[in-house]
Amino acid sequence: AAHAFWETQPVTQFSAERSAPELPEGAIQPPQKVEDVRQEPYKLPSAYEWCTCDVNDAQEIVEVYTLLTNNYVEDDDNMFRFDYSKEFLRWALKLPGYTSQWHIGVRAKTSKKLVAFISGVPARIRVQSAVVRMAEINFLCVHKKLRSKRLAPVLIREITRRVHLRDTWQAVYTAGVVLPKPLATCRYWHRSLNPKKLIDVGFSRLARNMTMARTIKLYKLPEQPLSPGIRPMHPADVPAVTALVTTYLQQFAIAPVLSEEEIAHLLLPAAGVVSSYVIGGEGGRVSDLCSFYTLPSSIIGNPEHSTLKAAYSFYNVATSVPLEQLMTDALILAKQDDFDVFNALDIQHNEAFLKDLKFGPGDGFLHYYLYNWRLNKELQPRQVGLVML
Ligand SMILES: COc1cccc(CC(=N)NC(=O)c2cccnc2OC2CCNCC2)c1
Repeated sequence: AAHAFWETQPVTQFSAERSAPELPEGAIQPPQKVEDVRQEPYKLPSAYEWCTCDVNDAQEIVEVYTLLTNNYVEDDDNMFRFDYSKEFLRWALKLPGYTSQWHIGVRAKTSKKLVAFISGVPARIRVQSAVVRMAEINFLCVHKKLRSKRLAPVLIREITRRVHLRDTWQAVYTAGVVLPKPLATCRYWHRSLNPKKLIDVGFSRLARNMTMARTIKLYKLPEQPLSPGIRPMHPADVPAVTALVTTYLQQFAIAPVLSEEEIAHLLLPAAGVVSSYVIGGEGGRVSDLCSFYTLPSSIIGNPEHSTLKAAYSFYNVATSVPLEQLMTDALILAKQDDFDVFNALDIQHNEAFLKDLKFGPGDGFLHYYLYNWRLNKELQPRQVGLVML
């Protein structure tokens, strides 16, 4: 039944031969006229109703937080579940140009309980040489008690309809599952910062030939960053950081096109949400940037520890120091901020430092997908410049 849904969507099908040159790259379906887009919401099972979640409303953001923290993505062994904070969700959903029409909830008609959610935010994404206005789709979540009611396809059709109503015909999304048809398949890697806790909670295992003392020593980091002058990014850095990131992202086959406003929103430090550090160059220029976002995970059923504090590599540009040194500073700064682990995908230039900085491979993959855009060749992870939250 799952394939039946994706076989009806404008995505590259598994059956399609990528090598077939006759299919042109680009939009799979031409855009419709906005006035021809279906006006009425898709039909839900009779006990449920659509709602729009107002992320500025203190109560509604709590409802979205509660749904996700109890029902969103878990690791393959169901030991950890993402625990996006309320502040993080507000930040991720209120990107410049956002609309609450793309923050879609499903409520039980009687109890009014939020039982499902899906979101989109506007983004300009360059795919090779084409800059395409897209929706970044994220946080698709159906309450555990309502799984296999085929709600997810209805949520996907509904957000597609609402994205079409705003004259937007492409989307980008990631998933840990294989769907038709990955644009890129990335591996995730973890760098221990607090190895004792990671082993206590079962995230990591003590190597057979290592003691705990030896393991703690192995992952020990300097107290202070190595790069002279590295400091938190602040508002006056936004123009220079925008220039640095824009130049850096040119080299990737898929990357966001970010305005100063978007750079400010995405990268200016926000406690418990995003951390960014810069090294200043001459005349107010910025020569280097490292950044990571805060995404804790609930530790399912562990009495001693309830939360794994994880940092996720975001955008990192090294032009005046070696990338390994910059990322070592990111690890040092994350450790100073009491993170337990630093996570990264093998995208951007990350392969160059993962092994040397003692990252270990994770047990799963993160697949990138485009909606209504065909590329004849799957991308290598190093060709991906876009980081999804
Ligand atoms: C450690 O707690 C976890 C809780 C839930 C799932 C996973 C494994 C996993 N699926 N990890 C990732 O997807 C991942 C690993 C490294 C970097 N970014 C990632 O995903 C990001 C980007 C996609 N949206 C989720 C966060 C781990």
